[in-house]
Amino acid sequence: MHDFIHTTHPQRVVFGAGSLRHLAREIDALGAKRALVLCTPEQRPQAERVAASLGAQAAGLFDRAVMHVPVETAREARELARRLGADCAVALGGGSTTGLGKAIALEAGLPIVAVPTTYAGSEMTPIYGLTENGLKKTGKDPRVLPRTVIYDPELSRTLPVGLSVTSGINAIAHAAEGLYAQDSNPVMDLMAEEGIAALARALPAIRAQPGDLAARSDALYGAWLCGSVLGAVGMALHHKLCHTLGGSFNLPHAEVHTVVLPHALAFNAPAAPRAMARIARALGGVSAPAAVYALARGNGAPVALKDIGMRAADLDRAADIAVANPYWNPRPFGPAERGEIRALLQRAFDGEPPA
Ligand SMILES: NC(=O)C1=CN([C@@H]2O[C@H](COP(=O)(O)OP(=O)(O)OC[C@H]3O[C@@H](n4cnc5c(N)ncnc54)[C@H](O)[C@@H]3O)[C@@H](O)[C@H]2O)C=CC1
Ligand SMILES: O=C(O)/C=C\C(=O)CC(=O)O
Repeated sequence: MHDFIHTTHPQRVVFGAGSLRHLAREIDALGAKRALVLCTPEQRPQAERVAASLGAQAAGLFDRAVMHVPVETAREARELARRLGADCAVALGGGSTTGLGKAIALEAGLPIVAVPTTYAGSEMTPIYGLTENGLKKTGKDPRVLPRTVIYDPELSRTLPVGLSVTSGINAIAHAAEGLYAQDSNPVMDLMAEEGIAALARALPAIRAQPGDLAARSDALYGAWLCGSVLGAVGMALHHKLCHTLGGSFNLPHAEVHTVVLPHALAFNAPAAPRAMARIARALGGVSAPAAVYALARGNGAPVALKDIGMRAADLDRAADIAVANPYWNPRPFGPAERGEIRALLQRAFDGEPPA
């Protein structure tokens, strides 16, 4: 019997190869006149082309987006937007750049047009993250939700294969946890399963041919679906572990999601059999944890925390942090389960198949 509450976010999504050409029209549609274009240092050339294409609609460019949005960077970008008289921000890039746009929106109220170039999904969520004095805080606020999202698969063709695979599995993680979320609902479940299936098809095709536009389009479509799930329902053990490892030990975001997901699913499998069956079906496998592990391994992604910068000496502290303030999870984890969480982290550290 169905029994749920679903809130739809007010957002406009423009999807299609070449859809970046609609950027000026979309800025106009927001009633904005001057956009500050945001990017990482690495994506500056791409962002310069975008700013040039906007002509007088571009107020300027800020190219210092970095992972986890340091408050100082957010402050500088906000100040530049004010000085330049910008009345909207265009975030061209992955979750780091979208996150910077969100930090500007949170304080200055500038509407964001997000142009995602990875599969992280931040553009579809009202979730923001900010780092101050080495401590990352996350929160939810409807003001940070990008007003318009332009998904142009042409732009993701330059995303290196390694990051394409791990970022795609970051997206799969949102959908997988969405399927066993406490506040899940039938529509989000459909989107989650479809999103996982699209990414499972696309990632091997991208690995074989990084410039394959149809595969890039499929992956971005999957990212949109999985990001929508992340924005609508609560996340659980897997995201808690990744926030701990990324936030406190500075491990790279997409890689950490890729390594941890099979193990978090194995921990939750006994408590969420229906979700596991849907994840496995979407991945074309029999067991959800094993199918995620095979997807990562088979496409050259890391499967061990020790290979992405984790130190063995920090595993105990990571387990302590993860269980101290747990998220809701279908199989509860807290101080009483500390030993099992520590064992899970050890397997992930060593790169063993999920238990
Ligand atoms: N608030 C939310 O809902 C979410 C937030 N995030 C946050 O996003 C951050 C991670 O975002 P990611 O997208 O994984 O990485 P990212 O945005 O840091 O990008 C990783 C690297 O790839 C480069 N890159 C991105 N797209 C490219 C392309 N098409 N071609 C060539 N290079 C490209 C970037 O310039 C950067 O150097 C984390 O801080 C995470 O916490 C992630 C998911 C959801
Ligand atoms: O872990 C994720 O992929 C999802 C959410 C976040 O990263 C939130 C944030 O820390 O910005």
